[in-house]
Amino acid sequence: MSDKCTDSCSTCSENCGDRVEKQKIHLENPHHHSDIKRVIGIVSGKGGVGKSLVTSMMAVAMNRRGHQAAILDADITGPSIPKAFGLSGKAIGNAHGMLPMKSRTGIDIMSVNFLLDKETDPVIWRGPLVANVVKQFWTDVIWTNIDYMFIDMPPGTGDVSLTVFQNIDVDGIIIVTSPQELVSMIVEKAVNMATKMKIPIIGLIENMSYFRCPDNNKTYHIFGESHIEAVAKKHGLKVLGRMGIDPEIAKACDAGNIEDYTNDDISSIAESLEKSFELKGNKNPSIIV
Ligand SMILES: Nc1ncnc2c1ncn2[C@@H]1O[C@H](COP(=O)(O)OP(=O)(O)OP(=O)(O)O)[C@@H](O)[C@H]1O
Repeated sequence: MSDKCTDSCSTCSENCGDRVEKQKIHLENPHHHSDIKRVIGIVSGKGGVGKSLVTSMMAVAMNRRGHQAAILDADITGPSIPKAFGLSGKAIGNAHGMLPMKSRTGIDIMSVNFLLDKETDPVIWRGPLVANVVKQFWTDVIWTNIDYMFIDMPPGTGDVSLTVFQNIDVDGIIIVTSPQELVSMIVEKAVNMATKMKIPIIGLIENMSYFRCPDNNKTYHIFGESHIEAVAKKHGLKVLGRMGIDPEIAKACDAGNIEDYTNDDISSIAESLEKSFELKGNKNPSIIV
């Protein structure tokens, strides 16, 4: 809870994890045949901290828990989600709109890779065009009966992030960090952005937090000791969980088998996320972190 809590979310401008009422801005409607209950943006301060991996694993974990999960891949210039799920080829549509691809276990996924002639084609587009494609993934794609949609945001706070937060009804964001980052500054930037965009922060996930050596079962903090708890406390945020470095993850992603991978870290993060939402009908669930 924020130090400045007034116990009245409707008049408070803070975006702490205890916000129970969303602050509304102008939003685009999703496709009229879509039904999306919760939308979660996965953000990071910089590239390479494992944001796409966390997005994929969260979707897999929520799907395993019996929720229909979806991924909107807004990381247009560096889309790695299709590869992790072993998906390629072109997205198809029907008379009403475009359809997401189904993964092996039934996760709905839309990515720019499904629109390119070859998945190795580079996306050399200016910011506004990229942002528009992301907007169309929301307005023109038919997302059916989605319980949890995860948006893999591009790193940082550029055009695309702005478009997502201005146009899509995001229920909250999860910030992915790694120990070697300037965590305090990165989290502060993300908190400031979320405050400006009036979007609640569900919590923080620290990726690459530790490495457990399979030879001696000892834990090593390869990127240094974690400061995530102190940073979270400073901003009144919740730490949803930590994920260790596991070479099996990279192997599973490279082989397109992310759906076969699981570990205790991600299961407990998924449980935490599930508890963070109190379902109040289809839209506007309260976040009760
Ligand atoms: N906990 C982990 N253990 C092992 N490998 C990991 C872990 N987290 C991420 N990786 C690997 O690190 C690489 C970068 O991860 P990922 O693509 O998810 O980062 P990202 O933050 O989304 O990057 P970008 O924002 O540039 O797209 C990938 O090869 C991924 O498999």
